[in-house]
Amino acid sequence: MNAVLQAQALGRKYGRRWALRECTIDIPAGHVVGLVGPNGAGKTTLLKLAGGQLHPSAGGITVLGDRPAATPAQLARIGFVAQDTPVYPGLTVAEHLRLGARLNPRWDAAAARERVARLGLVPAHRAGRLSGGQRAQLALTLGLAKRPELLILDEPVASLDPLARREFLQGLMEATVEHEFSVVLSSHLVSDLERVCDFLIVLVDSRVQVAGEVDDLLATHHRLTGPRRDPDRLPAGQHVISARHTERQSTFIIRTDGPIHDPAWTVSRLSLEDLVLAYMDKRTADHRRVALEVRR
Ligand SMILES: Nc1ncnc2c1ncn2[C@@H]1O[C@H](COP(=O)(O)OP(=O)(O)OP(=O)(O)O)[C@@H](O)[C@H]1O
Repeated sequence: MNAVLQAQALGRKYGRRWALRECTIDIPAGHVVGLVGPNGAGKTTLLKLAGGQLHPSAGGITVLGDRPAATPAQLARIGFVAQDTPVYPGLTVAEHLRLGARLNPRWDAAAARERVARLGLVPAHRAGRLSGGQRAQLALTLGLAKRPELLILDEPVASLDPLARREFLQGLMEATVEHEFSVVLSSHLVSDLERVCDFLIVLVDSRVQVAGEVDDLLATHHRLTGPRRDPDRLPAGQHVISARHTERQSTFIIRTDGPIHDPAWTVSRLSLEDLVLAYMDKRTADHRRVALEVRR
C-alpha cells in the first residue's frame, strides 16, 4: 500500500531551538493515525510540515508521494484543519460552504449541507457569533467536504464537549470507511485516540518515541511484575521502556518480539494509555539520568 506520509531525519528549528528532530516515520495509506504527546512536544510542527505551512530545517518529508504543497493538485488532495479552527468571523456558515465549493475541485456540497443541518448550525449565522465548539465543527465540516485523500487535524476535539467529541470521532470513523481517506490527528487525550486510531505516533520533547500500528504495538509491549530486579538483568531482546521499583517488587514495561519465559514474572497486557504513558515516563527517566550523569 502507498505511503501517505514519509519523513526521513526530518527536523525543524525555531531560532536555535529544535521543535522537531530526527523524525523518521512511514505511514501507509488507509490509517487513522493518532499523534500524541504533551504540550510543546512538536505535534503542530510535524503537522504543519506535512501540510506545507512550514519547511524543514533538516531531512525531508513527502505526503502522498510528493513534497507538501508542491502543486495546487497536491494541495487539493490534502485537508488541513489547524488547531485554532480557522474560519472567517465575518462570513456566514452558508458563505463558508460556498467558498469551500469554489476553492475545492472535489467539494461534496450535499455532505457539507447535511452535516451543517445535523449539527444545528444556522446557515445565516456569522462564524464570529458561533461558540468555540461550533466553530470547530464548521472547520471540520469544511475539511471533510473537501473529500481529501489525507485529512490532517490538529487537536480537532479540544474545544468540543464530551458528547460532541464522541459524535465527531464517530462521524470521522464513518466518513473514513465510506470515503476511504487517511487521517492524521493530534491530541493530548489518549482516551479519544484509543477509540478511533489504528496507528499511533508518540512524540515527546521533539522526538518520536514510538510509531506503529496499534495492534502491533499492543502485541509487543507488556507489563512485567515480579521480585525486584535490576533492568540490566533482563534478556537482550526485552527493551525496557519504563521501570518502577518498590523495596521488593519491580514493574517493567518492556517491548519484545519474542515470548516471555521467565516464570518469576506476572505478564499483563497494556492499554494504549499505559503504553503512551510509559514512553512519556521513559523520556522523563532519560532526562533524570542525563542530569545525574552531568552532575557526577
Ligand atoms: N512560531 C514559533 N516560534 C518559536 N517557537 C515555536 C513556534 N512554534 C512552536 N514553537 C516551539 O516549538 C516547540 C514545539 O511546538 P508545537 O506547537 O509543535 O508543540 P505541540 O506538541 O503542538 O504543543 P501543544 O500540544 O501545546 O499544541 C515548542 O517548544 C514551542 O514553544
